[in-house]
Amino acid sequence: MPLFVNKDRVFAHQVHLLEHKLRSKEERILELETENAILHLRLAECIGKLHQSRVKDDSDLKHNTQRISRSSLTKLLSEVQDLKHELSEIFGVYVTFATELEEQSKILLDKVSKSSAGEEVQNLQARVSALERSLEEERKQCKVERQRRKELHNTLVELRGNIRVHCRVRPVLPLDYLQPSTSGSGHTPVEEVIQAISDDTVMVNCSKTEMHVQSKIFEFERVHAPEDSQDAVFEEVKPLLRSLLDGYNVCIMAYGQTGSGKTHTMLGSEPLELLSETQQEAQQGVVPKAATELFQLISEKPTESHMVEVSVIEVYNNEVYDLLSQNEKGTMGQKRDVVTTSSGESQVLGLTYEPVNSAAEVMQFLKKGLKLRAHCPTLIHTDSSRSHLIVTLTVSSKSPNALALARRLQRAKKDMLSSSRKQFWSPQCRRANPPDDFLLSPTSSPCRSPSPCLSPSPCPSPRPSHTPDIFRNKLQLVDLAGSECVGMSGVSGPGLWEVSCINRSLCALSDVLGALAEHRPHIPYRNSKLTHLLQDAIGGDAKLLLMLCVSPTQHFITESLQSLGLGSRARQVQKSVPRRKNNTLQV
Ligand SMILES: Nc1ncnc2c1ncn2[C@@H]1O[C@H](COP(=O)(O)OP(=O)(O)OP(=O)(O)O)[C@@H](O)[C@H]1O
Repeated sequence: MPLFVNKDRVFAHQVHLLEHKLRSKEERILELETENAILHLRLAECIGKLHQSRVKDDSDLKHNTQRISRSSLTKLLSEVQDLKHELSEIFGVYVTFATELEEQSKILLDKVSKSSAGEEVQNLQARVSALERSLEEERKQCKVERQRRKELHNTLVELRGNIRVHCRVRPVLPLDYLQPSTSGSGHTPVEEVIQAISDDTVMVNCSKTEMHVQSKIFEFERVHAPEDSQDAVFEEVKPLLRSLLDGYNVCIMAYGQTGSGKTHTMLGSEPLELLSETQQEAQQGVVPKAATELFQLISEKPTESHMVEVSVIEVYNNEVYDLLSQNEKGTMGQKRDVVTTSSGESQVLGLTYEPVNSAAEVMQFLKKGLKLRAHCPTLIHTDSSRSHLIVTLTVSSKSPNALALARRLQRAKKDMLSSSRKQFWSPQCRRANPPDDFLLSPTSSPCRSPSPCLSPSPCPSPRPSHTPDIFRNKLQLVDLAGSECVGMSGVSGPGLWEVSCINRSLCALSDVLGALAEHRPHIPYRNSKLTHLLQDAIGGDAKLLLMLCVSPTQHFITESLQSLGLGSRARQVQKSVPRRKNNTLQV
């Protein structure tokens, strides 16, 4: 029992305590709630205040910004206004200034044109026009003087017995793009290094050679540029044709490296058949043009006063061949010998001389002869000539007295010669028996042929260059074979002998020119058939024109320099002064 009482007491105590605690907690909660309510009130009061202050700040800011912008805008506007104002002021000044300037310049111009200065200007203008006119006249005069200087130079050349040297630079051609390079692979790039810089000067750019000079200049009597036509080249040669009829021996010789344009210059280029007649004429070389000119000049002389014969020779492998001859079996192109006559002239024994009456006939015989000329394709030139070609037009002329005497003799001998006359102009007798009206005195001399002659003619005695009242002058037109370097032309086998003969004969020509230029006592004409054959032309009293042909490209520069050097040496030669053969000729 007491346990229960204690328990109740403890329990009641605890309840009491808990009730106490609860009351104190409830009081605390009440307290806190009151505090919370007060805080809420305060917060609401603060939020209200904050809101009020924010609204106020925003409107203040807005107001301020607007105020600032407005003021700066106003400022800017006023500045713009100021600037506009200044600008309009400046523009006004400018307009006034421009108007004033215009007015002033008008006034000045008026003044100038009316004043003496204007007269001076007019005078000056007149003087300028006068000077221009006189300059034009000076130019014309200069041209005339140049022409005169050229003529005087030619006369001097003639008086001193100089060899005339012309040079023709050929254009760059498709064949230049096919030249194999020295390294052996591919083709050499085409570079033009030789230029005709005036009508008498040629310049070689040597910068890529081992020479110490940058460029070399060569001067000749005439230099033809690549664009010069065949006609232009012939124009410069033409005066020599008149010399021929005036009684001089004339030789025109084309020299140059293989493929440099010698045959093109002397004969013209094939195929001419494809061209019109006028184009063909324009493309013709010196030989056909010279033949045409010769017959034109003869047509201006008394009829039957001149007779022309043509012969065609080639020097191949140092042997002379008569390309118009024919033996009993009909074989064309007989070998011939060259001799020196008692008068010191060189002659080909038994050479065929075909009489011709027109340029067309000359060309017919030439074509016949050319069929036999040696040609061979090489790496440099697909149609390379392997021989020297010499076309000779022999002009025989008579004085009117000789003509009359010949006619009387003709009548007297008529009966005696009636049987043999038929043979006079047969091919076999042509060489030994010229027409009877040309035989006024004994002309034959004993045969001096050093070796048996292969000609079918009865006596291959040398032809006299003239008999009393009959004069023979020769026009020799020479297309030399081209010098070549075997390595470049790619020639092998039998062709090597040809190249060797060509090069040796050209060396012999160079030696002869050198000996003549240095006035050596012995001139080695006999070192080759070519120089022996052309002895009269090179060293004798003939008028000789050397036509140098050169390729313009770097690939052939060594050969071109060699040709130009030979031309320069030839110009130094002072051979005997050209002599007229027919001083007494009156026709
Ligand atoms: N001035 C030129 N204008 C146009 N073509 C040219 C000229 N010169 C040369 N030719 C052409 O160049 C080529 C070689 O010329 P050509 O046959 O005359 O050379 P070449 O010197 O006679 O050679 P080779 O000594 O080997 O016979 C030809 O096809 C020719 O037609």
